[in-house]
Amino acid sequence: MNDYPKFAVIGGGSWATAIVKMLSENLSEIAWYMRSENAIAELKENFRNPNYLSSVEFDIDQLILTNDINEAIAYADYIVFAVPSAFLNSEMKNLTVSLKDKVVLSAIKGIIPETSLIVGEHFHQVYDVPYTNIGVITGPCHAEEVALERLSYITIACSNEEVAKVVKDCISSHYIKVKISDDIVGTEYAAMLKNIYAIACGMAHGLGYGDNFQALLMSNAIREMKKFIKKVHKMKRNINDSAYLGDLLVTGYSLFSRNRMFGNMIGKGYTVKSAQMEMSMIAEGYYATKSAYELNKLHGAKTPIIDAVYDILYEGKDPKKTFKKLTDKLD
Ligand SMILES: NC(=O)C1=CN([C@@H]2O[C@H](COP(=O)(O)OP(=O)(O)OC[C@H]3O[C@@H](n4cnc5c(N)ncnc54)[C@H](O)[C@@H]3O)[C@@H](O)[C@H]2O)C=CC1
Ligand SMILES: O=C(CO)COP(=O)(O)O
Repeated sequence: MNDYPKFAVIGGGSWATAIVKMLSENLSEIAWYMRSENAIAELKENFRNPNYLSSVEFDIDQLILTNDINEAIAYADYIVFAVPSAFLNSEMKNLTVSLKDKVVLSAIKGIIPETSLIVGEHFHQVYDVPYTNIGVITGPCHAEEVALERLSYITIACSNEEVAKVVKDCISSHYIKVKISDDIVGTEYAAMLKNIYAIACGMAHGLGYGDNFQALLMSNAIREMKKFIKKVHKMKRNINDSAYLGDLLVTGYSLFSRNRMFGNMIGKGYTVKSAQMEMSMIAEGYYATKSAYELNKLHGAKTPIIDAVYDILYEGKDPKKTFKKLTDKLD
């Protein structure tokens, strides 16, 4: 596929690795930036990312591997950011290349903790990227299942349909189907919020609540998500689409979910610190909980689930008692 634009993927974790795999089904060359020189050396030698999704074997001739973010960004027209939101600023501190004329695609399901901006807004405000050049890669899709080539549906949200179509062509394959959406803001908020609800699901499981309660929690979560997103960005959207409800369900139910895993540990009695230390991966919902809670002070949506998770994670409240109170607020 030589006519396709040049892509760079920024990040060395599970999702970045999965996205490079998806792109490598169609493109002959992809630039891949990751922090770790060690991981790059191992990739060159063993054709696998040693730290994440190491079952995936890459054709090294397709990859331009670099730990210089400027080299990756200067090479590409389309840049996919797939680092956890909490580390985006530190990863960008060495950036000297302009992003203004690039297409910036956020595969990050989070919110920038320092500013409480969703990632698209962040790139627009801080790096002057026009909204027509910003896209979101989202939908119910765990990196681990991409590695196994299990059929997955991804949504590309972008105000520029031409850009969305290009991305669609570059990542579609026998195991990846792609939908296009114009709800660039709503899909980003949904991806951030569902992580908080998945933490709540994990907590409920860890506390001993069963499948019946989990279904009730999910049902309340999607209604809560709908109210929250309507406050921040009102437009016609179907909250049952896979980028909203689908992503909430996979994250709340899947054993691959980092957020659910994190919540489960808290429900079982781990402290926040010890649960974080136990995981080699990042639960975005931890950061999202604080930002969503603060943001909602401005918007005033009724969000009992977010409030309960906030109380447990940031106010040191007892999970058992907090969930007991929450059960009286759900229906
Ligand atoms: N893993 C998945 O299935 C999916 C993840 N995402 C999103 O992709 C983004 C990246 O998450 P994952 O790849 O899952 O992460 P991960 O949990 O697999 O890996 C952690 C990543 O954080 C980096 N990291 C850790 N400490 C750091 C530090 N101090 N400074 C800079 N980087 C540091 C690691 O190098 C690694 O790249 C998140 O926003 C996540 O919500 C979105 C869809 C699916
Ligand atoms: O967004 C995801 C699946 O769609 C990944 O969720 P976790 O970060 O909880 O694993």
